[in-house]
Amino acid sequence: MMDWTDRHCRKFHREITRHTWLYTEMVTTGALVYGDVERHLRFNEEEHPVALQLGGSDPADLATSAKLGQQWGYDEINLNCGCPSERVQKGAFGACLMAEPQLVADCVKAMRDAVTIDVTVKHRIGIDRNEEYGFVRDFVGTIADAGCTTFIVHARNAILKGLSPKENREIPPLKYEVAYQLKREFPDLEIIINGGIKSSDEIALHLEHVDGVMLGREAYHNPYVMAEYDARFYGDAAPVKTREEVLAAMIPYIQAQLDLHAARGLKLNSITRHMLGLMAGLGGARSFRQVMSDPKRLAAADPHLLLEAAAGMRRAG
Ligand SMILES: Cc1cc2nc3c(=O)[nH]c(=O)nc-3n(C[C@H](O)[C@H](O)[C@H](O)COP(=O)(O)O)c2cc1C
Repeated sequence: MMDWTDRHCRKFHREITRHTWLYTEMVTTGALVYGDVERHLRFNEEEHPVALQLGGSDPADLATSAKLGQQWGYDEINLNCGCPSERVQKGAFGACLMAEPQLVADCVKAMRDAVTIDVTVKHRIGIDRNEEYGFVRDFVGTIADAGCTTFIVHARNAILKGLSPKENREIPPLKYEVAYQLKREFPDLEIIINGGIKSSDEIALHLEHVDGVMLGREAYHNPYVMAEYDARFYGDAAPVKTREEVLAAMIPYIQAQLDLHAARGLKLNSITRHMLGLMAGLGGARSFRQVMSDPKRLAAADPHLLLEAAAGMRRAG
């Protein structure tokens, strides 16, 4: 998720769950072909399994970018066909690509020819007012013919004109049944469902119909929901870290990042901002957030702020 799931956020999430796949923010092919590759692709070894999401619509640029992704060690390349923002539409990629399944198939083929890791596609169930199931079925079918076997289905339409990206995540109705129908129609494909899913019980219900579930906002705002995934969905009963252990594990990481990158402008807040939801739902969560986002404490750039925030929370809670 743009501006959210950067490498610091992913490192933090990995302290909560060992097995859940993590996805980068969308990185455009322009940023990789003409920009600072290291800035966009650098990640922490511990983040695996981690997928690089690309935005673009030129098969050659996507092939170059996918190859870079593989060279940098990503485990999967995902193509964004779901983002409705005006900026992305101007670049003629994101959700508007759903109107051009053959082009997406060409893009997927070019990427698959360039890498040995999986190439997957994230998309909506339709664009604008087109509610016909046949539209998404043909989209998936055409791209599957180009060799893509995994589809992440954000189960609502994207409205390309008139709705902001935020509204496009809230207003078009969710239709999980469409993703289920895709799975029934293409049983050999891996269908991952996304959109509005929060609890582990909801995830378990979806898994009766599809192969996987992707969470966006809930994982960000309430990351400790992921703590039970390893045991419940990946069969790994190893003990999970408590919230305080997660904080303690982040301290040396934050210190090392500050030592390495403070001169280039990395601020404590660039990392801690992703952690504000760790205590969501607990008494004292507000006090935790307050200490964690206190400008004076942040300016001191001391990662022990994390423990101070947790201790303050115990007092408040
Ligand atoms: C701040 C923000 C940024 C997002 N950026 C991306 C992105 O870069 N690529 C993408 O495929 N989806 C992006 N999304 C959409 C989410 O991945 C997800 O599809 C959507 O929020 C619905 O799932 P949810 O209800 O679990 O959040 C973004 C969502 C948010 C809130």
